[in-house]
Amino acid sequence: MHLCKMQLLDGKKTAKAILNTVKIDVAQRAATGKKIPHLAAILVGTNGASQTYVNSKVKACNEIGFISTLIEYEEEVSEMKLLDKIQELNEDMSVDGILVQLPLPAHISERKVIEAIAASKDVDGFHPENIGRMIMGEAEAFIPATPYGIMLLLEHNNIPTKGKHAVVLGRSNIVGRPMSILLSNNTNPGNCTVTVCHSRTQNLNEICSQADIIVAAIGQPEFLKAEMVKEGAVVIDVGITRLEDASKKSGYRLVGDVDFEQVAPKCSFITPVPGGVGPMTIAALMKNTYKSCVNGD
Ligand SMILES: NC(=O)C1=CN([C@@H]2O[C@H](COP(=O)(O)OP(=O)(O)OC[C@H]3O[C@@H](n4cnc5c(N)ncnc54)[C@H](OP(=O)(O)O)[C@@H]3O)[C@@H](O)[C@H]2O)C=CC1
Ligand SMILES: Nc1nc(=O)c2c([nH]1)NC[C@@H]1CN(c3ccc(C(=O)N[C@@H](CCC(=O)O)C(=O)O)cc3)C=[N+]21
Repeated sequence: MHLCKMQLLDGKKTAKAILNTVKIDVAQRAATGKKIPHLAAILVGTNGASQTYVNSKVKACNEIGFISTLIEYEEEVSEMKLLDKIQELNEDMSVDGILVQLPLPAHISERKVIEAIAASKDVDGFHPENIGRMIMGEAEAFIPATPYGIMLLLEHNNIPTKGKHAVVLGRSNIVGRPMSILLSNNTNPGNCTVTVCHSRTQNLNEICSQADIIVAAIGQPEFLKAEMVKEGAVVIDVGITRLEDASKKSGYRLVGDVDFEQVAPKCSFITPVPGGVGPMTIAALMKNTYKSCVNGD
């Protein structure tokens, strides 16, 4: 049997290249006296992973010359207080993008919070208006950062997608579902024939093994095994689970939804965890914030 040469899809490197072009555009705007993009991020509580992600977003802002505001609340903050803050940021002309880090504590309605954000500042692309525009393929839509980042990764690495069978594992509103829509759109990347799988899917192994492209976004560490993957497939690993590991300084290691060691030798392309989809998510968020700023010119 012919074993293909596996290539790593380096999200860290691709994200850097994308952020660099945004940085140049921002400097250009600054030099011509135009407004500089401003992202406001809201973090509720002290969830370790959420703190890490929000910090990386703020760091990315600083690196490319965006203004960032981080607003932190204790776990017990009332829904009303959060909604009032969002209203204030909606009305603040200096703010281009508003992001509320999910998940939120159980006493706060994620739906109410997402719908309170002005669609024109919803750089996460979670507002129903943006989801609707994305489904209709409208260019004005803010596309959710993780699936958008994956599309950018495919584009920048010239991965052929037209006519391919893509299998998306997971149907969440923030990853799986928008991913399946984008891959099926009449765009490049896109034009895939898409199968969406979830926890009730039957014959999942068989469906996966027919895929040219697999996007795994289920949050089950090392779920995708070698026998589920066709020789030469493209595998995108979205999953991030923190597993305790006393040998690490941080006390944990990050594990994706793909059994990388087993699966990688069969792939034409595969993303690592970390250094794959995560950095692309941040790059996509920065692109959305830049776009929102330009929309205000
Ligand atoms: N790298 C990045 O930038 C990001 C990474 N993530 C990571 O991606 C993963 C998924 O995130 P998210 O979409 O928010 O997760 P959710 O928990 O919201 O959704 C998980 C989805 O996977 C499905 N699922 C769960 N178990 C199985 C299974 N055994 N077989 C088939 N389907 C299954 C669920 O099915 P059902 O609908 O039936 O319950 C659901 O649709 C997580 O590990 C998360 O940390 C998330 C966002 C960004
Ligand atoms: N409103 C909202 N918007 C989001 O975009 C959002 C969210 N809520 N909630 C949680 C998920 C998760 N997410 C990640 C972002 C970056 C990395 C990332 O940079 N990961 C690094 C490793 C980071 C680490 O060390 O943990 C990597 O994969 O290389 C991961 C995950 C955004 N999300």
